[in-house]
Amino acid sequence: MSVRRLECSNNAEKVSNVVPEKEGSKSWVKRRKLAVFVSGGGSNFRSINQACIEGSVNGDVVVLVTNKHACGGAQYARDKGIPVILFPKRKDELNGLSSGDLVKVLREFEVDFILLAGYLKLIPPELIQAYPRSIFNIHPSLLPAFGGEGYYGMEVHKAVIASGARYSGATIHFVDEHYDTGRILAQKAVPVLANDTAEELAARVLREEHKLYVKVTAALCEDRIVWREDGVPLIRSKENPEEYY
Ligand SMILES: Nc1nc2c(c(=O)[nH]1)N[C@@H](CN(C=O)c1ccc(C(=O)N[C@@H](CCC(=O)O)C(=O)O)cc1)CN2
Ligand SMILES: NCC(=O)N[C@@H]1O[C@H](COP(=O)([O-])[O-])[C@@H](O)[C@H]1O
Repeated sequence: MSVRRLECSNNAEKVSNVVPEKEGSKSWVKRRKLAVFVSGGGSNFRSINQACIEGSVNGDVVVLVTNKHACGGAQYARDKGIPVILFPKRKDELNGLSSGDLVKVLREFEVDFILLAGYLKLIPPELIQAYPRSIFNIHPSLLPAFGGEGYYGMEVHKAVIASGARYSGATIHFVDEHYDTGRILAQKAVPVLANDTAEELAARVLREEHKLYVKVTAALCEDRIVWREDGVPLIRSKENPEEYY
């Protein structure tokens, strides 16, 4: 089955933020700009930001979006000097952006990709249309199992254990108009042990989430996402460009 490259919505070259691929290299590699959306502690956000700083991801987190201005992820962003935006706007709050204003601000930040990482509100169609095939989410189960409305955080792990499933894991998928129904891009399976508590399973899955999201974000920023002819997105291996996963 043949594959073709993903045509990103934001792949226009911008000279201002390119860096040489290696010393003396003639080819330039544009550093991608990332927006991360969180609602809680933000450990996935922190691991992605750390990978950007260390160079394993060819990108930078340029803005943090949250619906909880005091959450741990927002506090970490402030400590690192990353701008924090409140979305969505709640009726009883003065600040906070509308969907249209959020799109404008993300364009001003020249955001290439949007990464949801523990963000618990529904992304509106306006934002999805503005960033086609450029919004991603990480979910703490092997979708399509244990996904959809009501399946977030510990609720997911409790349901997995109650079901008797022997495996769970992490899924990264494209975001569409509904919760957890977008095209699956990457997964990592994790065993469920006979005497697991939901907290123990959550911790085991979260460790794999951190690794998986960094790996996928690195692929995004190196333009290594391709589409199989049946519409399934794949990641081209960095080590062996003839291999996909
Ligand atoms: N348009 C989309 N928006 C979001 C998606 C998505 O796939 N498409 N993913 C979610 C993240 N998510 C699972 O990965 C998820 C988050 C929240 C819920 C949920 O049931 N939320 C509750 C409200 C929870 C709260 O406010 O505390 C609800 O809507 O009643 C399910 C799945 C992020 N957005
Ligand atoms: N359905 C969405 C959902 O449940 N997302 C989950 O919230 C946690 C956020 O942790 P973090 O804030 O430490 O990254 C993660 O486990 C993520 O998969």
